[in-house]
Amino acid sequence: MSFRLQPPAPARPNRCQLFGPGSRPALFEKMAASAADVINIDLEDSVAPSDKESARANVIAAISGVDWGRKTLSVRINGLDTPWWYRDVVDLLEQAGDRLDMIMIPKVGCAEDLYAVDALVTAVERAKGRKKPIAFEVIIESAAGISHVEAIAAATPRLQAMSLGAADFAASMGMQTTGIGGTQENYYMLREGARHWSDPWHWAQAAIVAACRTHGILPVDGPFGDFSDDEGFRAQARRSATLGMVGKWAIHPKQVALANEVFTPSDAAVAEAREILAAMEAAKARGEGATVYKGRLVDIASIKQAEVIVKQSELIAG
Ligand SMILES: CCC(=O)SCCNC(=O)CCNC(=O)[C@H](O)C(C)(C)COP(=O)(O)OP(=O)(O)OC[C@H]1O[C@@H](n2cnc3c(N)ncnc32)[C@H](O)[C@@H]1OP(=O)(O)O
Ligand SMILES: O=CC(=O)O
Ligand SMILES: [Mg+2]
Repeated sequence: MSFRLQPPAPARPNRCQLFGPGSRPALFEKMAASAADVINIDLEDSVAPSDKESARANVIAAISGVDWGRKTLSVRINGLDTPWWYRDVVDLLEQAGDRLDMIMIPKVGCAEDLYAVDALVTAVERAKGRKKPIAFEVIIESAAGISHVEAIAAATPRLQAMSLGAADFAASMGMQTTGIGGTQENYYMLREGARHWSDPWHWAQAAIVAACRTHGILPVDGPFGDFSDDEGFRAQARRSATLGMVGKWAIHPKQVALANEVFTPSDAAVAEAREILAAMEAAKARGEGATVYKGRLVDIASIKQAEVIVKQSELIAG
């Protein structure tokens, strides 16, 4: 056990991040009216190259022109391998109001990518006298990104959240699939003639969660492409929540309720966590570090596990 305490992640709800293209301004009011905790307006891959400039203008107007309520408002800029990203940053910070909370940086491959964006953001913030520092979130969606995930998580104090981007990740890794997240038909084990599907996203998710928890960042599961498959979304989201992720993207409004459902601890889970805390209080009063709750061992580590669930529910209740 390190003597350093694990830093807490930002204390804000992040159960669902709803995406919409910056080139479809008709969606902005609908996104604002949704039940998502975070709004991501996109300037990157959902916007055609011919629409990049107009989408940027739409987004700048909408940041102050739309009532986003108490949502965290984020804009996904273009990647550092494009000619658009620096203008995204400069125009957003110079022209959009203080309502913008975060920028999302896609396809981050190394810590230096964030150093570069941080340097530019810091210069514009100083030049313009912006009072509220812009936070960062990143997408891990390449072989380089997952290889350098720990250094990326440590790269800048602006970093608040890190998502797994299953689509670009699959492409970068050369995975044989066009599916975005979820079960992959050919990723199975065979035992006595029966197929047992495994989870090809698991290792990348676990690496992201570990890097995030080490550095006090929110780990988030990215897109699930088949928005007609509610049960597939739920299954993917439940696996992510079990691994320690705090939320998931919605690429269609019907996925918002599903993400909120999975990433809000149920009343039964919260009640059980509180009972475990009470059982451990009673054990402590008896001078015991371990006791029995419903026929199973609970000890001092169980207090921390139960507190994760109680704290999540308190955060969401506001
Ligand atoms: C995969 C890798 C990634 O990078 S994912 C992140 C980038 N992608 C995106 O941002 C795409 C986000 N989603 C979309 O653009 C659209 O939802 C897509 C998937 C194209 C579907 O749009 P559309 O055909 O209009 O859907 P629909 O007819 O089923 O819509 C039903 C009602 O919901 C609305 N809607 C649609 N999308 C959004 C959205 N993102 N946010 C808020 N509202 C949305 C539609 O306007 C429609 O509303 P209404 O019922 O007519 O009032
Ligand atoms: O940007 C997201 C992805 O899945 O790619
Ligand atoms: Mg992507």
